[in-house]
Amino acid sequence: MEWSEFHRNKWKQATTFAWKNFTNPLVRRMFSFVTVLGKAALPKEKLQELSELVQDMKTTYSTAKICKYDSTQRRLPNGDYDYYADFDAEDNEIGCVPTLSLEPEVTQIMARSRDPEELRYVWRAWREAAGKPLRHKYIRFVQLANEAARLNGFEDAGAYWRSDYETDDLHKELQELWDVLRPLYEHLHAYVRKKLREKYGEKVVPRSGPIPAHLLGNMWAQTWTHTQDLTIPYPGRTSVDVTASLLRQGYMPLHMFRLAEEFFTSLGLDPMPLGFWQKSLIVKPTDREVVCHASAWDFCNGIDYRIKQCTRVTTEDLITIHHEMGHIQYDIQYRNQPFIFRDGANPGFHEAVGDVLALSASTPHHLQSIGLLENVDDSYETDINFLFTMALDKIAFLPFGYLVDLWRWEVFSGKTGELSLNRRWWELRLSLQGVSPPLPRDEDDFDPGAKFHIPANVPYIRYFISFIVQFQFHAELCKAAGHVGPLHHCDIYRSHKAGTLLRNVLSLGKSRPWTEALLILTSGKTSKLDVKPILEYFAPLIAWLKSQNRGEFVGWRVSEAIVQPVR
Ligand SMILES: CC(=O)N[C@@H](CC(=O)O)C(=O)NC[C@H](CC1(C(=O)N[C@@H](Cc2ccc(O)cc2)C(=O)O)CCCC1)C(=O)O
Ligand SMILES: [Zn+2]
Repeated sequence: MEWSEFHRNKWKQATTFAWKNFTNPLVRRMFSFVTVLGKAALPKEKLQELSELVQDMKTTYSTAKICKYDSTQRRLPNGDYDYYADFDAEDNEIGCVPTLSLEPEVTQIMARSRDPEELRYVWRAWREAAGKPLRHKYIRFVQLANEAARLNGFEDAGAYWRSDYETDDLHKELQELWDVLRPLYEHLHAYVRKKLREKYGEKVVPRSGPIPAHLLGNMWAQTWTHTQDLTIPYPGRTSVDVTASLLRQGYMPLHMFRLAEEFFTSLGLDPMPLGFWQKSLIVKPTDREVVCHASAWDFCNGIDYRIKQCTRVTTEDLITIHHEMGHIQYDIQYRNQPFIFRDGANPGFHEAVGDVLALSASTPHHLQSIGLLENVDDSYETDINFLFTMALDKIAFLPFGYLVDLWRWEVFSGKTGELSLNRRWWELRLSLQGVSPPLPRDEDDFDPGAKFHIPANVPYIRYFISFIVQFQFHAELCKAAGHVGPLHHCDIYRSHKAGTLLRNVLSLGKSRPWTEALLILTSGKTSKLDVKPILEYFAPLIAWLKSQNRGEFVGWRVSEAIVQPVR
């Protein structure tokens, strides 16, 4: 019998019970989950079509390649970049063989190149190869995803996704959080824009307009850590980029994984099981194409857990290893729960676990204690440098983490129709993130499709929530560890008290609403998402940025964009 047939029969059985009147809260909670069948509620042939569509889009994305940039071919007589040279009428690159993959080649160019023309070319070529081809498939996908959601009693796929958070108005709650955090983002944005303008000039980077998206060191401008050579407040002082140390000390990916594991066990949490080390894939294979986007896998048998990551020996990948291992640790902590409760209290919690430990592991003193940094001084400048690099990751990300699903929820609800998919994407990118495209975009383009989570159909609001809640976790674990002093100096390494508190929350899985898990985490203080800890963590940097930005235009005028997005 088809898995979905089996599922459907079980589902029908469960829905015959008047489970909403059951007195036992746990049993009622179990039924509330098991009666949601998800996409298996679709008729067989539509389920087949939906699965094939997502697989096709993931394959297109994961195998997309672009050509090397060659500056000689793309000039107008006046020397300006010729947007439209070298791409044929279907926007395929001409006169070259596409050989560069997103990881690691294209990611490295976006991180390292300081040539705006090369960056613009690579930014565009990636979207031609990975985004544009998905547009029609995505439109059909939305129809099927909405049909499946309606068969489960939701008005559309966005409502189905938001139901994971068990709250009436998730969007409103998140908007309130963003309204409080937005000024902090605008100050970071203003300072980074000034430093980029000093490097590239006013013709490339506007004084009071949005920042062109190709100059921020990342294909989606979602984290800005790779601009730090241009933006670090006090150059020459201690920087927490330990890539050079890792390479000099002969670190290989396996050592980096062992290092992360040791942080977890130092808290009294579980080591990775034997099978993890035998079955994980931690370096990009040379004999076949794999989906290099890092991922953590729970095989639901209490012993088989794996990470797939095309690991490079860099600081960024060391952080990612902590992130992925955080998923595995959570999977392990709730493995004794009934199957239906083996999930994060909400998806944002699952994304936060690894990042919480990385907040401690990234501190200059921790890196020095494990030999990856030396002569760390306690000067004000080093403190600001450290907070600034953390902000390039954690603060820069907030509007992007918010807008991806704002866009998707509107597409699912029909508020954004299929004739304005790209225009709406750029409206959100301009208004929330203050970034603009390096060349005009139109409705033939499909720029959201050039971001993994859209073709892969992985929800994204979980990351916005994680970046807030991980600082709540950090604050409470630091208190449990007996930390005194500024929150950004805290390192919970080796604290079994912190580890026990974390385990008490993680072992619940999804057996209790996440609001109750927060009450346990905060010893009864709060059951809501709270931006106070992230604001406390970055307080010294906020003061510093405000003093630096005196005289700067803080925020951005969309009208001042170097390139107006829709031609
Ligand atoms: C079977 C399965 O799918 N498992 C899930 C996990 C689970 O549900 O158990 C899973 O492995 N998802 C993959 C995804 C990978 C990454 C990602 O996509 N990150 C976001 C956002 C972000 C950005 C900066 C940052 O510091 C943290 C996050 C992006 O890169 O845009 C890439 C590197 C980091 C995390 C992940 O681990 O979340
Ligand atoms: Zn994750």
